[in-house]
Amino acid sequence: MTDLHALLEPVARIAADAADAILEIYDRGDVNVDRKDDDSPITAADRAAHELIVAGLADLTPDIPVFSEESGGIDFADRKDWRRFWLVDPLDGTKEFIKRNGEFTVNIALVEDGRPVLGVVHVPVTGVAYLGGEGLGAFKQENGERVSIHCRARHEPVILVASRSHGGSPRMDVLEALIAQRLGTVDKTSMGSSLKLCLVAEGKADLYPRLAPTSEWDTAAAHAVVNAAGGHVVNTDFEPLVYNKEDILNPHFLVLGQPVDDWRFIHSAVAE
Ligand SMILES: Nc1ncnc2c1ncn2[C@@H]1O[C@H](COP(=O)(O)O)[C@@H](OP(=O)(O)O)[C@H]1O
Ligand SMILES: [Mg+2]
Repeated sequence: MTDLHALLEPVARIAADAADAILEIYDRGDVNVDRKDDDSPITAADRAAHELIVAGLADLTPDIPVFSEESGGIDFADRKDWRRFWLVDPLDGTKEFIKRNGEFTVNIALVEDGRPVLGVVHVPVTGVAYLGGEGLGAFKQENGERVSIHCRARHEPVILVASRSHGGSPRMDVLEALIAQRLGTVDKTSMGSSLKLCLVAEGKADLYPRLAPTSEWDTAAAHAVVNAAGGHVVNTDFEPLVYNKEDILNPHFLVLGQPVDDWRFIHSAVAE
């Protein structure tokens, strides 16, 4: 069994080092943007963070493979038998990085048997980090202080969090109306990157419906934090998201701050 407790601090350190490298580039105003094969943006900051994280994890756990968004893709044939691996998004929210609104994150997850069992999400601009793991609990670190975080019990208004840059759709309006009808007032907030999942983990939002594409590395680390905080990340059939699929894209998903059964009533609005 992996000693998750022993890994948490060194992984948090690696994420913080990558965040420092990103900030150095951010503060220089160096946002030369290249385009990847899929036309998504990549900057020197993505690349610098990727290099640091891959080197740090290889040093920490030489036997555990690393799959990063910036690894350039790894064939399913080469990774399908991995029981454990690090799944990394060195800079999630590249669009927010380019827009300079601070809502971007460094994401490192350990996946075991398809489940994210440990995660660190670090926010370079604020220095805040969200950490969590199976059997460890979930924590927010801010100004050198670490506190336990938990999803909140539901109360009015219901707080819905949505992407700042992707995913607005008529279906979201239907979903919102359904929730309002059943549960009362709905407040909406927008946020870039994996921070949306962290808002649910720390009890500042109840639901993050993602009815638009993401990849496994966008969610794995924050998914581990949400689980450790008592929440759930499920597909639109209310089953947990799984990792290391042949198709690295996630299905549409829901991040729930309360028991899965409390949210089944939204099925008709979110089903694909
Ligand atoms: N068409 C698409 N296919 C796959 N992933 C997409 C996508 N459009 C957006 N994303 C993912 O959504 C992430 C940003 O989400 P959000 O808008 O909620 O902040 C991006 O992360 P990166 O910034 O790491 O590329 C990207 O991975
Ligand atoms: Mg991403």
